Amino acid sequence: MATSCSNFVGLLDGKLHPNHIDSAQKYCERAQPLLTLRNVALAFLLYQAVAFIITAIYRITFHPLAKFPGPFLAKITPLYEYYYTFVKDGKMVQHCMDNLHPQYGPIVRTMPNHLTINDSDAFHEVHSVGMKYLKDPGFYEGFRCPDSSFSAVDPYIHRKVRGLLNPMFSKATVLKHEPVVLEKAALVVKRIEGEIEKAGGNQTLLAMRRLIYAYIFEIASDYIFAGKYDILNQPDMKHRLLDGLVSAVEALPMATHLPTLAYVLEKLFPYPVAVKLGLDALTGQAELRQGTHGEVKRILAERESGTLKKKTIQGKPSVLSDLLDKGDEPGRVAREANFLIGAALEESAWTILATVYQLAANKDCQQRFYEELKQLSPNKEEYVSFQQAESNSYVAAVIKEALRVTTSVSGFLPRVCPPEGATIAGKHIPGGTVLDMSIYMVHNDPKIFPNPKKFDPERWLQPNSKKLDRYMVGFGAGTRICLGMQLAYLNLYVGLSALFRKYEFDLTEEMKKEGWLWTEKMVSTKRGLEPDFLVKHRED
Ligand code: HEM
Repeated sequence: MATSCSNFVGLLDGKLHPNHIDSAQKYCERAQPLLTLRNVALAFLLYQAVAFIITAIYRITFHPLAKFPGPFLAKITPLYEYYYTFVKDGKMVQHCMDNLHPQYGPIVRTMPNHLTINDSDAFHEVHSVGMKYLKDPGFYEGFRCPDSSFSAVDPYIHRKVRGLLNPMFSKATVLKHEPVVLEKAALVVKRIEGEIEKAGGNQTLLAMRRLIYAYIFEIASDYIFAGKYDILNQPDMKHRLLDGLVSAVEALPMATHLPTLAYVLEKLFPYPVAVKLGLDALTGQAELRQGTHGEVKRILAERESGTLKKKTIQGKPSVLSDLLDKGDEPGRVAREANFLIGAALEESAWTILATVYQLAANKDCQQRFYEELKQLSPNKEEYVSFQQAESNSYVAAVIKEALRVTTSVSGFLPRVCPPEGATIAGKHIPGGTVLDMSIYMVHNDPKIFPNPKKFDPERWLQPNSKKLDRYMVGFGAGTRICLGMQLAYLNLYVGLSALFRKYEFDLTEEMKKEGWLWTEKMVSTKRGLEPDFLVKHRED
């Protein structure tokens, strides 16, 4: 720059008044280089602002979704949804139900390329059997595992993986596991007895969260990798893999909404740093991965050394060893295990805890539930079997109502409209649009479930109740319906029957005041008070 300035002065030399030369020299001294960091940043911001304005104008004028109603900000930027997801801690679905759909109707533009659809029949159109509406890559690829049953977007990969897994989760296979589930339920009861004894009377205040997570974790880990953790027999019921799973849930919105940022954070804060800084959501994911990879390594090593006990205690192969037997690649098997154990744990544990709350808050239902269980198992010391419980219409109605009211997977499950477009809820939707629909919305549709917030098992026992079954979509629907549904039913029927046959549950005064606070992280997650309940023995 100094050279160019002296050239500039030199060029003018002799043609200008000395004063001009002087001021030109001063100008050159003051002049800043053009390519400073500040200028580059300004230019970048300017570029971003102009690009944003042009994109925003396009989104509200010529974009294929321009004519769909919705809040102005939501039409021009995804920040609108991010606000409810991140700043408001998982309140987008609730916001749509309470405010957007009443104001704009059943189809609302909630992001530039997303429509939220609140129409219970349309749910089945979109979540149907076949390959028409595929999982949205923008959301599911955030899990960074394109070859797992849960997050595979490519329908051919998904079909192949489900083909391998389906037989391992059929009702007949799952039922072989019932003795394990009954054994774990008995351990839960033993711990409750211990707590009541410690309290020195007939009742106690029971912290249930860890107990129920440990119950499900033991069942699922036994089923998936024949893991023997024995957490229910340990004083603190802690295990790294279990704790990792629980914390990893908090990272779901970041992974699904801002996958690049999630990736960058993971790289910026590798495991040891994340542990030091107490970043539970990041350490949780790492611990989950380490844990499942460790299980696959163990199974492979046992296979090589010929020490693999191919069967778990009940003569049932574990899912992972079965997959390896079928020639599945070990790396993929480990990734699959992450999803299987994650999906099995969070949803089942949530459903049991939230159902205990509902039954404790609705004492009439709890009493009838207990009486039915007593009929099935007159001897208090014996456990109600899955088949007994399932064939009792009131017990089955409690489980259905529990799955409806507590809705474990409450967030949006985005699907992509096929390229040719489709007619949904009476409107033509352009191809490529992302369709956000939520099970929570179907379960709380007052046209189908009048007074939807009420926990009312009787609604499933009316002469015309059969038609309601179509709208109990707690496990999703269509081709991507939950793989572990039968295992979940087994856990729920056996677990809840064991608890309510033997004990009466009540809410604490604090819980009565606060109610059941929760939020949505794709899956429902507890907020507010811990799920602690007053528990006392049933007389007989
Ligand atoms: C009460 C318990 C459970 C509930 C409410 C539940 C609910 C759901 C829902 C709604 C979906 C669809 C998600 C989507 O469309 O993105 C799903 C998928 C899935 N669930 Fe479950 N689930 C439960 C238990 C389990 C268990 C015990 C397993 C066992 C391993 C499991 C494994 C899976 C898998 C692998 C998928 C992906 C299926 C696919 O896309 O093909 N779930 N679950």
